[in-house]
Amino acid sequence: MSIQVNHLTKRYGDFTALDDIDLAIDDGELVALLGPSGCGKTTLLRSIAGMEFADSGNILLEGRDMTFEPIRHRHVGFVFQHYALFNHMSVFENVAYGLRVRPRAQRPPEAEISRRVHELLDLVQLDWLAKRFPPQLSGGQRQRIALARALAVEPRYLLLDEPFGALDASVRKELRRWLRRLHEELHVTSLFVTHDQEEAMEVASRIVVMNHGRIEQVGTPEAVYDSPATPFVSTFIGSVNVLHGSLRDGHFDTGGWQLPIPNADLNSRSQNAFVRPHDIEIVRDASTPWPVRIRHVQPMGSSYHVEATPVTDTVQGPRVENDYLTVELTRQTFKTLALEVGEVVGIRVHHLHWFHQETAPALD
Ligand SMILES: Nc1ncnc2c1ncn2[C@@H]1O[C@H](COP(=O)(O)OP(=O)(O)OP(=O)(O)O)[C@@H](O)[C@H]1O
Repeated sequence: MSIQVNHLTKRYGDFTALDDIDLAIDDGELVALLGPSGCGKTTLLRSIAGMEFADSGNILLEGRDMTFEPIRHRHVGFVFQHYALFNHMSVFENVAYGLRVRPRAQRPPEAEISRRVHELLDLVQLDWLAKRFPPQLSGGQRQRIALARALAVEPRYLLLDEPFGALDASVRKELRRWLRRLHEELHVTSLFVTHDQEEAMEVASRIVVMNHGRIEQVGTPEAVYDSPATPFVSTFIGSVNVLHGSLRDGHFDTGGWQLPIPNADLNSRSQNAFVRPHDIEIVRDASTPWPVRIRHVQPMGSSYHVEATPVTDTVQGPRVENDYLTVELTRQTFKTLALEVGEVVGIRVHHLHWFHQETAPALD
């Protein structure tokens, strides 16, 4: 069941929460809405659900214009960050709720309700908790019940607003994998809001990156990471080093350092280049064109993060944001290099990307 959003704009007074949003989601996709706090993710989700109404633009569900249809006509299941289970009802009754409140003519018989609730509780692997009450469950269990409850009415669209936001890190990780597997089984078109890029990368088949009420990029996790469309996406998804300088004769020139850029035949005005920490190699050769001094080493478990300050005899020196580069090394490489804080080594930059200043929005 597809979702199509066309030119959707939503204002609160003179504040624009959604600014001309265009988005198409295919039948059976699992898509993440990702962005910083206040960028409009929840407003977009609630607009699709029919809990908010936009000022202009329209929303098509399965090709039908539903822009002004109430929530009950949209066949959506909704899961909120804060469980929203009924504490005075058992788990069984919570899941059965959506079926019981249907008009009499559409309400399944009791035996059918019971069968369906147990099937859903099996699906979320919590049938053994059917008789308990929500306060007797862990946060992770409550969210799985909330999901079973949303699925009970067989929604065509599943909308999840930070479903794991209130849970601790290890439970979140487990539930992410679980949500992905569940989706592989059910294929309900699903849209979930998160401000956690790792969560979006791990769960979603496509990510919608939002900022200031606008969509900055829509793409697979790989595409938004490897080919960010804007400076904002570069810095928001994964970590990145920002270098200030300009493109000149196939090089990126940043105050004394000329970093080669393959296939760059453009000369351009002053701008930024972005380098991922794992796209920098450290070599034990301080005579490379780009010497750096190791200033801090942070063990991260499977990798090491090394902070290195450019060493230069030019007046200005390389213009690196924060005055240091972060380099990510595998544990093995770090051990082989045996780096010491304070020593001078060389770097090689294997990949960088940049944006034409004329078209790229400013960095926040
Ligand atoms: N009812 C409202 N009245 C006025 N402003 C609102 C209202 N609802 C949302 N906003 C504003 O619209 C902007 C977008 O809100 P929204 O909840 O969609 O952001 P979000 O990206 O989901 O943020 P978060 O991750 O913090 O939940 C925010 O600046 C918010 O303050």
